[in-house]
Amino acid sequence: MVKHIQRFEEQLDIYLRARFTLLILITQEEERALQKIREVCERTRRHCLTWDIADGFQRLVGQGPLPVARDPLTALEQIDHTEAPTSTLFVLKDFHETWANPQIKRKLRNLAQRLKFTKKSILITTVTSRIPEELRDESVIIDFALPSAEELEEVLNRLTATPGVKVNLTPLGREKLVQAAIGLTASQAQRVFAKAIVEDGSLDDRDIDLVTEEKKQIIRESEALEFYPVTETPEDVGGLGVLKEWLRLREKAFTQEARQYGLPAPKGIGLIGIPGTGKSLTAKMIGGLWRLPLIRLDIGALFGSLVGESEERTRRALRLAETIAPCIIWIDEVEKALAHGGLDSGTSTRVFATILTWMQEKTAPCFVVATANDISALPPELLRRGRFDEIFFLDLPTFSERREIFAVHLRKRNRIPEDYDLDRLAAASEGYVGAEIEQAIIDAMYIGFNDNQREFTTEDILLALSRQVPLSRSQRETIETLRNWLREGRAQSASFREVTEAETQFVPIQLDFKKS
Ligand SMILES: Nc1ncnc2c1ncn2[C@@H]1O[C@H](COP(=O)(O)OP(=O)(O)OP(=O)(O)O)[C@@H](O)[C@H]1O
Repeated sequence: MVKHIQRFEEQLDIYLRARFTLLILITQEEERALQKIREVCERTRRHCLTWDIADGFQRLVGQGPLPVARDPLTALEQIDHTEAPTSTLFVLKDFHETWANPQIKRKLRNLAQRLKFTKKSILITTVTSRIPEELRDESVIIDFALPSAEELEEVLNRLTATPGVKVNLTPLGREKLVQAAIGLTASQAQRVFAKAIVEDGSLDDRDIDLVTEEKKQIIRESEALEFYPVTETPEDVGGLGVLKEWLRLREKAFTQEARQYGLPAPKGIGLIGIPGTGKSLTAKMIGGLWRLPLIRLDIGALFGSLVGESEERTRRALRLAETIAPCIIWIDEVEKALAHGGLDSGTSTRVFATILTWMQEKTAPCFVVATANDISALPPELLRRGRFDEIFFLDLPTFSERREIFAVHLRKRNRIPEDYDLDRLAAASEGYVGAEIEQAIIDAMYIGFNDNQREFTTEDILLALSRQVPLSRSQRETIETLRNWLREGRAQSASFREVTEAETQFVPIQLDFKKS
């Protein structure tokens, strides 16, 4: 069982009082964790001994003789045999290095059982959540939360109290600087603050941007997260009128004014649809429209090969992304989480569950955009009302949408759309998605370019279209399944629909014109 905790100190005390004998603490911050453990033990009058492979047993809290053990098995035997009239916590550092050994694993399991009848407990600190399955049942796994704003403020206070450090921060600047550092470990925060001081000899309000930049750098280093430049605007997207209107209505949703008005921050949207209809483009456009940073979560990169590693990466990546809030978190191809090739379905299910839990529990104002192509792989839990504000379906573009998409891509290539016969192009491209329309324009440009670099024409685009087999033809069945799914009313159409006579050769659909 994995517990997210608010106050580590209270949780630790509760577990120890409830006689949990084997606790596993996942943390990158051993020093800070030990400091908290010491505080808890001192306050609750427990003894505490630490052990590591280099120094053997050391005393953290209390008095008395020290057992001697250099190797891990002897250390466990010593814990087993040491008399402990007072409650004693043994903290084993980096024990994950050794628990692959079957003898040690077995001994730990035996001890977890046996210590229940004593006043002794074991806490293992580890940087990874790769925990052997056999130990998962016997232990409580605790995720050591990153420092809170108050703890980061203490880091900042300690640093600014150092003689010789010039500080020129307004109270608001100080608060913002601490906020900007949320998501960093205590030592990362200390490094970033120190760097800000070293750069110009003092710490002032201008350093807030520097801290934010440093944090972005740390996020960039996380394999599964990627910052996207937000250059796309609604003008770069043809059609999808309903979706655009929905987004425009919420353009100011993340502002202070909206909070004061009493509006809740929007949670997110699901974008489901045919490949190439602009789901990714929409995610980028939201960033541009709302002027918020866009972070893409690559589900494929979350999967590690070892038990527990994937969930840990997922949790870490989402928590890190959240610290940039307000922001947009784009979970691309969310179905990949469940259908991760070659992996045991248990891992995929747990990764997916981690994402769902996070979506449910997140309190930071970050807007989730989840995109998916394959509805057959999506579990109903994801689509349950309440998870998203709305789920949009991106269908094959209508006549007027295709017209708009041609205009967008001609304009993008510095051509005047009115120079082309957009009606003919839209009529000829029925069943083509945005990506295919864009491709036809590129192909037409090649035709013109190779013919003495003459300007490409409507005829060239028509020729390029006729040479392409659109997905709606080559994968007719899959696409019809998707469209039927829409008919069942599970999602809202992203477009203002107009069902032309010609279009009815695809599955005719009864559409709901409801706008939010
Ligand atoms: N509605 C649209 N308006 C303008 N361009 C579009 C539109 N739809 C798609 N395109 C063009 O096609 C490209 C690919 O589309 P995009 O990646 O957004 O589709 P997608 O639905 O996310 O596809 P996939 O599911 O395959 O990732 C876009 O970068 C854009 O140039």
